Amino acid sequence: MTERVIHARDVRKNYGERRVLDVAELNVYKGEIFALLGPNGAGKTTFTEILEGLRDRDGGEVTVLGADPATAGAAWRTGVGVVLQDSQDYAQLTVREILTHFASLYADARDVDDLLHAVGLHEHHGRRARHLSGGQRRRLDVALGLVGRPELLFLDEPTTGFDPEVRRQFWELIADLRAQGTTIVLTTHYLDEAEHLADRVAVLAGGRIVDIDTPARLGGRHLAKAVVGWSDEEGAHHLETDDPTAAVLDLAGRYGGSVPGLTVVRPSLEDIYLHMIGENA
Ligand SMILES: Nc1ncnc2c1ncn2[C@@H]1O[C@H](COP(=O)(O)OP(=O)(O)OP(=O)(O)O)[C@@H](O)[C@H]1O
Repeated sequence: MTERVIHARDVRKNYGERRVLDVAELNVYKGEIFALLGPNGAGKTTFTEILEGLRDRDGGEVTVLGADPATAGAAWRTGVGVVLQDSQDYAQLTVREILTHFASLYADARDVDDLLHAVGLHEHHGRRARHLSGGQRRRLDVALGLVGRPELLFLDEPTTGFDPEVRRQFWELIADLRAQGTTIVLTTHYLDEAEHLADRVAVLAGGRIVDIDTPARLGGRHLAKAVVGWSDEEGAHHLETDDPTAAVLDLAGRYGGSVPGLTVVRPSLEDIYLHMIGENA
């Protein structure tokens, strides 16, 4: 059976009278990329910070890498890499100096040059952090999350502010880490990022988990009807159907071959997600 890296049950958090988190159950297994989705204020940061041992909870059970993050010690912490939304301030140091410093804190740190290449900062290794662009700085944050070879890596909105090319490179980096056996928990507002990277996603709304599934099946997406579209001299036509193949064959017969302007569309992850959080608003 696959090893469970994270187990959370009945996890609750209140601020004053207000309950902002109430997670019935969530498990993350070794080697998977798990994405946490949800609108602003849904509780993603609160939940991940509880899992990271950075925030207290008001109730429930949490086990991460075999220990309770609320009481786990320094040895446990070396197994967990954390990349927060706001990076730390080390502006005066160069990229290499920062990585070398953090590498010295771990017994089995990643090689600094390997790391510079992995995050695409090797050409900027001598640059001071304050002179990096937003995307470069984010990559430095990710490198810092990886330096101690964590078994489990938390990434909070890692690609915010990345240009499309850098984002693609970053996705490759994350896929490589997974291939090396790292378990990754990713918070993101980009549905395409979740679809591209995640083995499973959880949708959080109002502090509760609405659904957990693969991107292809989330919210019954695989069962949703397809829309077949085409256009002829009378205009555009759309047909909702459970069996788009039959519909297309029928149309091909009707038009005597190719169907003009044919499209077959199933709901995107974004369509499904917006529908789910709309229902749970
Ligand atoms: N320290 C705090 N004191 C009081 N309320 C808080 C505190 N931290 C978070 N909250 C509230 O808890 C709720 C969940 O916040 P959280 O930051 O976990 O959401 P999120 O899903 O990470 O949002 P975002 O996508 O905007 O980062 C919000 O309503 C927020 O206002």
